[in-house]
Amino acid sequence: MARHPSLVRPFVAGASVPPGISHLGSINHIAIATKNAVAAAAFYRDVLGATDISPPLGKSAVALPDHGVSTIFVNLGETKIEILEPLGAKSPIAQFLAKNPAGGIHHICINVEGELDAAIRRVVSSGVRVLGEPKIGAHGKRVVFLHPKDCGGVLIELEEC
Ligand SMILES: CC[C@@H](C(=O)O)C(=O)SCCNC(=O)CCNC(=O)[C@H](O)C(C)(C)COP(=O)(O)OP(=O)(O)OC[C@H]1O[C@@H](n2cnc3c(N)ncnc32)[C@H](O)[C@@H]1OP(=O)(O)O
Ligand SMILES: [Co+2]
Repeated sequence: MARHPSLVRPFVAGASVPPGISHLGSINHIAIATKNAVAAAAFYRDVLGATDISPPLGKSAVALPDHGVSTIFVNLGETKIEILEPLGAKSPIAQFLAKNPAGGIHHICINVEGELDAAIRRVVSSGVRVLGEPKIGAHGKRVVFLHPKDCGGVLIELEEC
């Protein structure tokens, strides 16, 4: 399948490139992978001054077995930081943490305003690999992941608004 030109040669400012996903919305969350979600959330509250943490510190991270992770959200107005801790033997973040034992930024999630399936068809037609079928994500909405090797080294999650 033909790859989008921006995937096979460097982006040149001003050059004519086909448009991206036209109905892409705002950033939904930036996800951080860590071995200890509660400790990471405490850092955002105690050191950086975050006030809206869900679930609040003192409660456990929310287990999402379908995704192989547990989550705590640091809510920052319209956007969120999603703190991810591995859950289960086959967690998709296990390998990332093996390579980055101190943790790090794992993915960005962008809202799709409109049909997720249309967005999927569009990125697939550009040669981007979609990682599995859409699933219900942490906010009860459909989400899907795009391969980081096809997205400039960034793991991208799309969330249907
Ligand atoms: C909480 C629910 C939901 C939500 O609603 O918000 C979530 O966010 S769930 C979050 C966790 N789920 C996922 O990440 C699902 C999608 N991920 C995957 O399918 C895999 O993790 C992966 C992206 C295909 C990576 O596979 P993996 O087996 O873990 O690692 P590899 O070593 O095979 O990776 C291949 C290649 O890609 C590079 N890589 C891996 N992860 C990332 C990343 N997060 N960001 C950038 N690059 C990444 C990795 O370094 C390898 O590159 P090379 O070493 O050059 O081969
Ligand atoms: Co996410």
